[in-house]
Amino acid sequence: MQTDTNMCVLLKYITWQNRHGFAEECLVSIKRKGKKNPLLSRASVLKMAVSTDCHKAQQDFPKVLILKPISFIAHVGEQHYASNKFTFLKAYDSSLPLHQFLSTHSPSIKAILASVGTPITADILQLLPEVGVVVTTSVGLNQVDLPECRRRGIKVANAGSVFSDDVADFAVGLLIDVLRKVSASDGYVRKGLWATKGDYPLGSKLGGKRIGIVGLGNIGFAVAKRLEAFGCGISYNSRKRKPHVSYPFYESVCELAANCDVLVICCELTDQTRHMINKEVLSALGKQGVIVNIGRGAIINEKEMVQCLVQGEIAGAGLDVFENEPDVPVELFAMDNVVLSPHVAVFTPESFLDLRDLVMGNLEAFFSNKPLLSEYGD
Ligand SMILES: O=CC(=O)O
Repeated sequence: MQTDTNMCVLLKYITWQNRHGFAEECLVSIKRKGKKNPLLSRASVLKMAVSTDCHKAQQDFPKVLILKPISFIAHVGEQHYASNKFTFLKAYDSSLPLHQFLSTHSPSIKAILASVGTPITADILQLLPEVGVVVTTSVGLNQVDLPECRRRGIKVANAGSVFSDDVADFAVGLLIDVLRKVSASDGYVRKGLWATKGDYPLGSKLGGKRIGIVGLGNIGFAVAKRLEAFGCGISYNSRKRKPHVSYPFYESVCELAANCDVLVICCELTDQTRHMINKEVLSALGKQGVIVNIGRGAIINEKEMVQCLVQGEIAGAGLDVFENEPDVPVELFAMDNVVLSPHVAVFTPESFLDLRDLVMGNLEAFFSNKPLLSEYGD
């Protein structure tokens, strides 16, 4: 009885679909699913048919290429990434070799959505002549060949300021942890050492510390505001002096280090900033100095930093990013004056929701010929 009703609904739907030219796919899909469960409800038959219909219509949308899985999409739920202007095309779901996959789909690929671990190289862009925009889920753009995008007239949009507050909170958290030995003393208590060895060595006060911000963009500024509220003195180094900022500016990062107790690395990774924090800068920071990095690992010469930590030439480090992630220099594991985290400073479920709105907003804007919401400009 139920099956008869289903068939009746199905036939009506298929007759209607015939006029729209999608009948064949509906029939195949519904037959397949109906066989598995002959007692399908009317609602689910209709839902199936409609989704088949939508699927066909979506096949005609321009494509946004995703090369590698993007974790935050899974976090928020794929259902929140639907648009009537474009559809996503996942290279990693295909069994074709990447090169072949891209050549097959290149005429319909108009945009790329990339995350922090997805290099968008000149070789990839060369295979995709129709691409007009690269939207990234990261603030940093070191994974994107920006000169090549510029040369090809491809627009680039990043995560703008959606992460600034969260990453600034995390930077302050790392600094407090290093100075006050939060993680280290937690380990001490958990291992039962409090009872056997007595009190744990005291940490150092945050208030009054001289903080050097390297890179005073959105994130650097959010870190500075927070640390000012803790009673710290702020100065900074940036590509250029910021005209409306009253914090002391140092043109040389070495000079900044020599005049600070703490360096917080908030700048982008570029050819100019790669290994900018080297032995010379760390020595200028000095034996009581602490470094916090929430930018990119390669801004610091990691080998030289590890050496300085081993030899006691700086006092400690709070590190969310590393040169060869997810590899972390093993020497750091044994140091209780170093706090480590796995490149998570920007992520909270709340920031993922803001990021979804921004990503979808940027793509919708591109496909509507409107200005991007967070276009990257040099
Ligand atoms: O590191 C994360 C980002 O750049 O967004």
